[in-house]
This record gives sequence, structure tokens and C-alpha cells, in this order.
Amino acid sequence: MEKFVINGGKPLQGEVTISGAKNAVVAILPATILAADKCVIENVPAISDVAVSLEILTALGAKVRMLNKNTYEIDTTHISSTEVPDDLSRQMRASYYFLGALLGRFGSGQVAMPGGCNLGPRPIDQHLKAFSALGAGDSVEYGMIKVSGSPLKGAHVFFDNVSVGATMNAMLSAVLAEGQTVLENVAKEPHIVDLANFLNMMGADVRGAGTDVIRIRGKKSMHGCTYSIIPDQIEAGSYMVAAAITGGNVLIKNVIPKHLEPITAKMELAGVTVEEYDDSIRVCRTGDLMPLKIKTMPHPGFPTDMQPLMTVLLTTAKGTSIVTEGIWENRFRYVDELVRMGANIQVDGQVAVIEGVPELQPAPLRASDLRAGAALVMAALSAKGTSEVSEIAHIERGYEDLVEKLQGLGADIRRVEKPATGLPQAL
Ligand SMILES: CC(=O)N[C@H]1[C@@H](OP(=O)(O)OP(=O)(O)OC[C@H]2O[C@@H](n3ccc(=O)[nH]c3=O)[C@H](O)[C@@H]2O)O[C@H](CO)[C@@H](O)[C@@H]1O
Ligand SMILES: C=C(OP(=O)(O)O)C(=O)O
Repeated sequence: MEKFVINGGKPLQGEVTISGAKNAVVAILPATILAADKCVIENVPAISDVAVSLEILTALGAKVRMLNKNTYEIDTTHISSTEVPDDLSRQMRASYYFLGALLGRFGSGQVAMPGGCNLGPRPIDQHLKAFSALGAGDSVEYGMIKVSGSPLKGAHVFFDNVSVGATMNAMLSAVLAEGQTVLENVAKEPHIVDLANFLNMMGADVRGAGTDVIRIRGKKSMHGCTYSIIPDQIEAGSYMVAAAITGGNVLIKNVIPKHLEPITAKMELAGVTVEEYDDSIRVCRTGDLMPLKIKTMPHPGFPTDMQPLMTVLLTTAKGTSIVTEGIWENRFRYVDELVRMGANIQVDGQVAVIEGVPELQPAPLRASDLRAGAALVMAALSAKGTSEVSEIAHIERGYEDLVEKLQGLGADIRRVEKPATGLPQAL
């Protein structure tokens, strides 16, 4: 059982380089299926969600070659199966993007039904609404969802609510459909635009990504290309919090400052200095942290994935902050861990009221999900003394080299394995 041991209380200083975006790559890897050709994908983050996605591609019959740590060649010419194995499918929510890509190319696809997870229920009715509009039927059998329909025909889809997953799955299934598809009330996250750019590089005709309406003209076929994944907005935001909470001064490199604006705006209101350059930002804090009101919303609103990290930052602000979770039902589970560190937080449904305390105390902590885990790491970095964060597999789903990157900023953090019998050992 691995965990992080963190000796906090030191201001972080130096430079950190941001990796490729998890929430883009988990859709772009399945999208390579549509090319029936070779794609080279660069700036792929070395995280466990990518490892699972590559295993799924291999299991379906694709040839995957690692060219270097962050570059893969994927040849999907000879895919022989449209059924994602249940055990792989269940390892990550994003396996549902294989449904759209397989449906788009082969007229049929099967993955494990996502069901509920540690953020609350994760419905896919809007994904199925788009598939159905294009002419595909769906059925659930023994925990697996199957969609099929061929040929798919372009359609007009008005989503009932803004969904990143449904927008991406609809794009994946529509690019090879006959005729025009219009998707309305779509999500506008940077990773939606990244997927559209990748699909267009493969020969698709997708317009309007990043606005409320996406128009797709179906193509008869697509082809391979070389594509580089955008930098991870949430990883960058996490290091912004790390710099701010420790009273540090950090240059965060390989970012798109525009993507960070919803986070930057709140940081500045909290009294943190953020300097923007072309592809990097500097974050530093010398004075007190000020309290904030935050509500998470679809892009360009404040991202839900930053909610646990911002809540941690506000635990030591001078006054009362209110954080409202607008996307997920169950994204405050980490609050109990923060309370064990001396934070003063009351949660009522989707709203957390945070009374700032002078400082957090070290404690043994347990990560309940990816961003909750990252947030606890940041909390531990700010607390003077030794904290431990366990269940770090959640964190490793989405952060490349977290320990090495934080060590590079002067943090005292180690990844250790706790043997069944006794004391922790360094890996
Ligand atoms: C809009 C938004 O902020 N989406 C976030 C969501 O994306 P993810 O793609 O996982 O989730 P969606 O964007 O699809 O879900 C947004 C909301 O729509 C609802 N829904 C979704 C699909 C569907 O078919 N029916 C339905 O009702 C969900 O219950 C949720 O309340 O979680 C990811 C992981 O935390 C974040 O990276 C995304 O930023
Ligand atoms: C919760 C997240 O990811 P996923 O939707 O893949 O679980 C996240 O990126 O914060």
C-alpha cells in the first residue's frame, strides 16, 4: 500500500513544467480509432488513466508503440474487436469515450456501464440521446452498455444539460456519420476544443468547438496525423494552489494562460499574485489569503475539478468563504480529512462554509478521489510537521510525477510503500 509522506511548512520556490491534459487525452486516445491509420500523439501525460486507455486500445487490436515517455504511435488499422473488456473499462470513467469512437467507425461498441462513482451518479443519458439521434440503439446487459446502428446519419441534438462527456461522445460518433450534425448546448471546456482540433487534423470537419453550438459535416473516412495534447489546466491550477498555500513563488511552465483565467481570477481576489507570460505564469503570495465565494460551473465558469484544491486554499484565509459545488452531488468527501487537520468547514448539501483558521495541523490523511487527493497533498504541504496521504492510486490517475515535480520546488515529499509487517520504506 503506497502513500505520500509529506513534511510541510516550506514555501515552494522554483519552476515546474505542466504535462498534457488528462481530460483531453482520455478522449483523444479513443478518437485514434476513427483514423483506421497511424497517429502519433505527443505530450501524453504519464498517468494511470493513460496506461488503461492504451491497454484498452491494445485489447481491441490496435498496435501501440511508445516512442518516448510522452509520445505514442497508435495504429488502429487492424482493430478486431468493438467490445472493451469489462475489467479495463471499469478502471476509469472515461472508458465511455470508446463507445462513441467504436460506434463512429464500426457502427457498434460496448463498454461497462459507468454507474455511480465517488463523485456521485455519473449518468450517460445525454450521450445516448446523441447516439440515438444519429440512429443508434442501446441496450444494457450484465453491466455492459452496447450501442449499435449503421449507417449513422447526421442529426440535430439539443442537450438537456451541459455535459463534457456527452459533447465529446457525440463528436466522436458524428464525424463519420452521413450528412450534417448540429450539437447545441454543448460544453466549451479547453479539452472539447482540443478533441475538435485533433479530429480536424484527422480529416474531420468540426466547427464551433468552444462555443455553444458545434457543427459537424460527416466525412467518408479519416486519416492518421501527429498531434500534441494541450497542457493540463487542472494540473496547472493545482501547482498554483501549491505555490499560494505555502506562501511560495513558482514559475509554472507549459500552460495556456487563457485556460487558467477562471482560476487566476479567483486567486487574485484571494490576494495571490499571478503574472501571465506567453506560455507560463508566475504565482506568488506574501500577504494574507482573503476569503472568497466560489461556485463551480461549466467552462468558462470555475472548474469543478479545482473545487477541492480551492477549498484547501481557503481554509487559512482571513474570514468566511463559501464554496458551492454546481456539478457533482458528492464532491466534499475530503472535508472530513481537512477538519482532522484543524480546518473549520461546515458542509450542507452542495455548499461548504469555510471559516479561515491561522494554520492547518499535520495528520494522516486518506484520498477519496483524484482531486480530493491532490488537495490533501497541498494541505499537507502547508501544515508544519509530517502528514501522510494514503490511497494515492487516485492521485496517480491524473498527475504525472507529482512527487518529483514537488521535490523540484523544494517540497519534502516521498512516496513510500508500507509493508504488511512494519515501518514505511522508501521506494
Ligand atoms: C460540465 C462540467 O463541469 N463537467 C465536468 C465533468 O465532466 P464529465 O464529462 O465527467 O461530466 P459531465 O460534464 O458529463 O457532467 C456534468 C453534469 O451533467 C450531468 N449529466 C452528464 C451526462 C449525462 O448524460 N447526463 C447528465 O445528467 C452530470 O450528472 C453532471 O451533473 O466532470 C469532470 C471530472 O470532474 C470535469 O473535468 C468536467 O469539467
Ligand atoms: C474526476 C476527474 O476525472 P474523472 O472524470 O476521469 O473521474 C477529474 O479529472 O477531476
